[in-house]
Amino acid sequence: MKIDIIGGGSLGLLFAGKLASVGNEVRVWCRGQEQAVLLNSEGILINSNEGSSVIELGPLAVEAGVLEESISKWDETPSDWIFLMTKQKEIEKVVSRILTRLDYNRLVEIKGILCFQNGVGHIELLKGAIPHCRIYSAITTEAARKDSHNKVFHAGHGMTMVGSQVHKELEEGMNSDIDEKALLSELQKAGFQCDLSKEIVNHMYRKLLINAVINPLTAIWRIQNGELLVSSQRIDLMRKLFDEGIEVYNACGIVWDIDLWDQIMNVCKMTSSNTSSMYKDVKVGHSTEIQWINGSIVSLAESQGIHANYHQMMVELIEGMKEKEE
Ligand SMILES: NC(=O)C1=CN([C@@H]2O[C@H](COP(=O)(O)OP(=O)(O)OC[C@H]3O[C@@H](n4cnc5c(N)ncnc54)[C@H](OP(=O)(O)O)[C@@H]3O)[C@@H](O)[C@H]2O)C=CC1
Ligand SMILES: CC(C)(CO)C(=O)C(=O)O
Repeated sequence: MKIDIIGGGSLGLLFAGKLASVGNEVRVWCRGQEQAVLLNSEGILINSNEGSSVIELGPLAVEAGVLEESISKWDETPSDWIFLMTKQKEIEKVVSRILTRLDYNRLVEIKGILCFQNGVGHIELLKGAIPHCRIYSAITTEAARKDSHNKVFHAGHGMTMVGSQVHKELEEGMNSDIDEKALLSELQKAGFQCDLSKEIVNHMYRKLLINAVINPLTAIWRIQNGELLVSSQRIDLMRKLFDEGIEVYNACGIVWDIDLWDQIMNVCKMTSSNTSSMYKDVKVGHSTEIQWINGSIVSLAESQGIHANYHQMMVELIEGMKEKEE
């Protein structure tokens, strides 16, 4: 299977390396030339901990290039699947500068574009810009950390749910079951636990609230996920964010699991020694995905004429941590 991965970051390198290790033809499209050269010459190395020993997988051969130079190459040799693996902030640029400039007839013919982003907003953007393409969400709890241009640490095994996000009318004309199952089989061969879901939107909102409760607080208090549970003050604020989120979901008619609060507590326990992605971004001075996480809950609330003051406060506190305006 031919797979294009846009964004050679933590998740991009992990999926690229693992999928290449089971015989897929993987191309990684990077931002910088330096990373592309290194990936072409040295491949990808994946480290993970199994008990007390460190397992090293690789070097895993992939083809790599600079995204801005990908258009003519892609039009000559399109892939079966495109995995979109940049952060939310880059999606608009990737869509306007790359995806909308690829040969559209070929793009609608490919099996699909898989979006791995946390938060919401990107799917609507893609649907608007490339309306006839098969767009999928991949909601994953895999944990990866990029250590260098070609080294990635697989910090935790998780589950990846894949589901179609195309408009209902389009879906009827698309016979995509075989393609989806083939992709799932490659992901499973590569060692990823995954499944197809007809309710991917519910998974998306489930993960959204998990991230909206955990991520900003870990970044503001500069703590690991498990440390959220050490005091009743911390849990009380998490609960306020949760309850307000649920109020918004109810107002919008968004379906949520009755045990979602327990799931959030469990994520903190299962990932207790993890640094959340938002805390990681804050630590290294990168911009965060707060606008697409808590900011989305604020926008959903506004769409119903209600307020999500706690989530708004999280947005303001995290945005205020930036040392300079972008
Ligand atoms: N990491 C994880 O464990 C998980 C991540 N996610 C989600 O997956 C998404 C990606 O996260 P993650 O992999 O951690 O992020 P990273 O920041 O590690 O990776 C993003 C990559 O995209 C690259 N990139 C940015 N702009 C461009 C561009 N214009 N052209 C080509 N490449 C570009 C970056 O390049 P450069 O290095 O040059 O900046 C970087 O390598 C996020 O939305 C995150 O929420 C979801 C679950 C788990
Ligand atoms: C689930 C959680 C909070 C795990 O760290 C995550 O997805 C993130 O850090 O973005």
